[in-house]
Amino acid sequence: MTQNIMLGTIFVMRSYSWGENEKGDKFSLAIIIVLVTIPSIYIFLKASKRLRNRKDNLPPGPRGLPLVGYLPFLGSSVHQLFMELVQVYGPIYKLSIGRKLCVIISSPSLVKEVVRDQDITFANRNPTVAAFAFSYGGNDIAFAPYGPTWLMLRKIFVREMQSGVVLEALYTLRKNEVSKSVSHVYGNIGMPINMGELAFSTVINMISSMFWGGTLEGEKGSSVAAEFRAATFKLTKIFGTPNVSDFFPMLAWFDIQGVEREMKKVSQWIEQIYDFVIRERIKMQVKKVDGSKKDEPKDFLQLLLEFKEQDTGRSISMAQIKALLNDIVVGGTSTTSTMIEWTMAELMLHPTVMRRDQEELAQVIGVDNIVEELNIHKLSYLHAVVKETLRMHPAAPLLLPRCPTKLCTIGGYTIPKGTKVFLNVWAMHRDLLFWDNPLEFRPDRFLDPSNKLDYFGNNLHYLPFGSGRRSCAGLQLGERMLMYTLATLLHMFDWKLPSGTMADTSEKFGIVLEKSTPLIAIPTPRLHNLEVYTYEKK
Ligand code: HEM
Repeated sequence: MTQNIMLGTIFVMRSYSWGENEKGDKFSLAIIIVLVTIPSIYIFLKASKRLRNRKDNLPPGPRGLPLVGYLPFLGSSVHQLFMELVQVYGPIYKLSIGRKLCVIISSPSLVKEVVRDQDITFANRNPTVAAFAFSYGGNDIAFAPYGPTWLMLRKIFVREMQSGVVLEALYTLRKNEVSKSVSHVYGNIGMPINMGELAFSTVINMISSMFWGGTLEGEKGSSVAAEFRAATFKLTKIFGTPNVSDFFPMLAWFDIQGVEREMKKVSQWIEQIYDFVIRERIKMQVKKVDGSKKDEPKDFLQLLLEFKEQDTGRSISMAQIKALLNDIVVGGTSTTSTMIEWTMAELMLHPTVMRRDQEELAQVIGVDNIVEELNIHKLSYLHAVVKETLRMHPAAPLLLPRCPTKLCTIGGYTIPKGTKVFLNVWAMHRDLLFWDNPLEFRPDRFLDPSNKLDYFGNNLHYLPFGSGRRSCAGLQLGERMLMYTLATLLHMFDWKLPSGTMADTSEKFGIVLEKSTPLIAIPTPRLHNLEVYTYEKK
C-alpha cells in the first residue's frame, strides 16, 4: 500500500515537471494529478479499513460495492439470503447495507450472548426514520432507548394494560368484534373470502374497540372505526417501506422517497382521531359524574389517561399515550392478522391437521356452542398448530434489530457501537441441529411432553416473540387474539379453496413476513344452531 502511494507521488511529481516545461498544459497536469491521487486515496482508505477490520476483529462477511455495500445484492427474500450466507460465513457474519454496518447472528449460543449475557448493552434499537416519526421521536416502547422512561412505559404496558384482570374485563369487546366478523362471513357463505383482509379487519376492530370501548357508538362509532382502520392500514404499509434514508443517513435530510413526509401525514391523521376520541371521552366522564352512564370496564385509553393524571413518578405525557397506542396498532395488527392467515394457509394445505383441529374444537367446545376465550387453553392441538406455524413463518424473521451502546464482543468478534444486530430467527427455526425435518409442517413436534417450547424466549432456538428485555411487549394480548379468532373461524366454518386453486406458502419479506399471495377460501357453516351466526351485541 505504502509502495502504491509512493509510486503515485513520484508519478505526480514527474508529471508536474513536464507541466513546467510544456507551456499551457496545466489542464492535462490537473487531470493526471486527479487520476493518480484519487485511486491512491481510495486504495489507501480501503487498505487501512481492511487493516482496521483485522485489528478490530470484525466478523467475516461478504464484500459489497463501494458506497452501497451489499445493498444491491439483497434482493426481495432477505431472510432466505441471510440463511444462505450462514452456510458460507458461519453463524455470525457482517455486511454493510449502504452506510450501515450490520451483523447477523444465527446460533442460539451467540444469541444468548446478546439477549442474556449482554442484554443491557443490546437493549437498544436503531429506529428507522419512519419509526422515529410515528413513535413521537422514540417516546414509545418499541423504539425508546433503554432507560428508566422505557422501563416505566413497558411496565405500564405489560403489567397494567395486559394483566389477566384487564384483559378479562375487555373480553366482551373482543368477543363483539369477532362475532361481527362471523356474521360477515356468514353473510358471504359460499363466496370466496380474502382471509388476510378478514383477519386484518377483525384484529384492528378488536384493538380499536379495546382502545376506546363504548366512547363512540352507533353511526359515529362505525365511521370513526372505518377511518381508523384505513389510517392504520396506511401506517403499517409506510412503516414496512424500505427507505434509502435509513441506509444512507446523510441523505435522510432530503427524504428522497418521501417516506418521512408520508409517515408524518398519516401520524397526524391518526392523532386527530385520538384527539377527537379523547374529547368525547372527557365529555362522557362529565356525564358519568351526573350518574347518567353505567359503569364500563376501563379500556386502554382510560387506563392511560389515569396514568397521565398520576402524581406517583409514573406519570406519562400525552405524546407517550399516543405513541403507546401507535405501538399497539403497528406492533399488534399485522403481526397477529398475518399469523391468522398463515395458520389458515397451512391448514388448507394439510386437511388432516384441519380436521383434527375441528374434532378437538367439537369435543372441547361442543357442536352447538360458540368458542369462549376462557376455553382456549384446553385446545392443546390448536396450540401446537399455531406454534408450528410460528416456527415456519415467524412474523418477525429477524426480530427487531438491536443496537449495542458500546463496543463489545460476540463469539470472540468485535461488534462496534451502533451496529445493527439481527437475530436470525428464521434460520434457527429451520436448523437441523434442533429440528427433525424442519421444512415439514408437523404440529405434533410441539405435543411431545419433553419438548417444552413456549413463547417466553427461554429456548433460544425457538423465538417467535423474541427474547430478553426487548421481547414482544404484547405477547399476552397477541396470543389471545390469535387463538380466539382462529378457534372461532375453525369451529364455526368449514373452509375450502376455490376450485382450480392451490394454497401456497411463498413468503414476502418485510417488517412482517407476509404471504406473497393472499389466501382465498370459501366458508360453509359447521354448527347446527344457525342463530349463533347472527351478531348480537353482548
Ligand atoms: C402474534 C402476534 C405477535 C407476534 C408474533 C409478535 C412478535 C414480536 C417480536 C418478534 C418482537 C421483537 C422482539 C425482540 O426484538 O426480541 C416484538 C416486539 C414488540 N411487540 Fe410484538 N408480536 C405480536 C403481537 C403484538 C401485540 C398484539 C402487541 C401490542 C399489544 C405487540 C407489541 C410489541 C411491542 C411494543 C414490541 C417492542 C418491545 C420492545 O422493544 O421493548 N406485539 N413483537
